[in-house]
Amino acid sequence: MLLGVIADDLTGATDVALMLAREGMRVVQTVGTPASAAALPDADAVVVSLKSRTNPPDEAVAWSLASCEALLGAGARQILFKYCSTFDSTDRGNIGPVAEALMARLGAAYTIACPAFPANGRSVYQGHLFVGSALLSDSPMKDHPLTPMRDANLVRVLGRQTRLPVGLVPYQTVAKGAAATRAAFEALAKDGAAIGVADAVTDADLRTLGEAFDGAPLLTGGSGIALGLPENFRRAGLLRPAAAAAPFAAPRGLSAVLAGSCSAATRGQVRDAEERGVPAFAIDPVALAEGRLSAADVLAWAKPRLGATPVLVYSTAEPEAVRAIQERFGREASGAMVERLLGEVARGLVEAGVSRLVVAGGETSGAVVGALGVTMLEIGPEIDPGVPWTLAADGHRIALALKSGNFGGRDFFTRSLSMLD
Ligand SMILES: Nc1ncnc2c1ncn2[C@@H]1O[C@H](COP(=O)(O)OP(=O)(O)OP(=O)(O)O)[C@@H](O)[C@H]1O
Ligand SMILES: O=C(O)[C@@H](O)C(=O)CO
Repeated sequence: MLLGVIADDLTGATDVALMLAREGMRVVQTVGTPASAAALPDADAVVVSLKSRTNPPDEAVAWSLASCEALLGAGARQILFKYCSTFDSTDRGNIGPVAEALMARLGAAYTIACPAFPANGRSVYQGHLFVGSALLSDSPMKDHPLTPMRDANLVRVLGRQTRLPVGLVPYQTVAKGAAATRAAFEALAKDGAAIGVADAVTDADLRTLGEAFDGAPLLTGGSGIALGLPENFRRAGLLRPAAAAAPFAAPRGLSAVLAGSCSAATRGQVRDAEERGVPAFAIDPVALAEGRLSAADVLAWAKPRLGATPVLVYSTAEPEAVRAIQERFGREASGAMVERLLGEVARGLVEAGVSRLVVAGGETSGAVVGALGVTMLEIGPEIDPGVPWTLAADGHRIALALKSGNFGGRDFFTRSLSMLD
């Protein structure tokens, strides 16, 4: 293995796995903290997907360190900590604490923090994160149910999460190329700043950053920061030419869509599927909390409708509705309650013959994949930037499209499924 990746959520893991596969690496994604190095498959890159983004920082650190140990044990020469392109985190973490712990374990004098992902509209300029043309703090991320992002200045945001000094490697330096960029990180480290937030606006900038970190023990960032890494290994003669990809063979069977993301893109995708006549069930979190709604009720609605078209089950709601639920039942408790339900519904649907499943939302995907007991994924064709089809690679007969909340075109649900026909 050349590269070991630790991702803080499942759809983020799939996103970075797709990035590496597109750049010519043989990639396998595993689910959960690996028991040991022996539990990891043979590949150029292994992406370990955790569900650690919103957990208590101690837990996120422990899982990330255990994953790092397994990846190093399996031969990884470099570690990438992958988090969200919108830097989803709270003042407690978990980006800062995990980066800090991995730096200590790997003896890294400095590392990079860069969530830029231009193909999905995320860019970093003068340390400020933009979503499209809006600052992060003016984007729909300000209303995220679990990690509302209300400050776009990443030096400041990260500074609140770590005891390590945080500096900036600005665009003007990155534009000068990999050598100047590496020198800027070294200079920052000499001045005491251990983590450098790096500007990147285009894929070319990300490739420069990747080259600047050739041979470095640790990088942190969104999937974009992985763009230039395969080339480092290729240049060193370490990357075998990729074999022609086998055709993606999704198992025949019924299809369904489960949406637990309340992000702006998912809200549009739910509306689009409804407008196209996809039978849809809206979960009422109040009924769920009061015991008037269970997975059995949802399955009783869904099973007779499974057939030529998919069914859609969603808890997706507008920000005001989400806020009202959270005020009543608590932010974490409402999230956990909805995730548990969608996990149970997924299990019931698969038992009823669903073998093609689209899931919207990182936490939701973690809950669904956990409930299904899927432990390993093979990366298939790209549906939209950052979202591939995947196949369970552990004996389960299921194809999964695990979509980050804010990714994908408006017709994502129906288009992704029709790609398989
Ligand atoms: N109607 C609702 N009211 C309150 N919470 C909800 C509701 N619907 C979903 N949730 C919770 O909101 C959270 C959404 O997080 P999730 O990671 O699945 O989506 P996302 O953040 O949009 O996607 P990503 O992490 O990929 O960007 C989950 O914990 C989910 O259970
Ligand atoms: O980086 C992103 O935006 C996604 O891969 C993600 O992590 C969303 O949960």
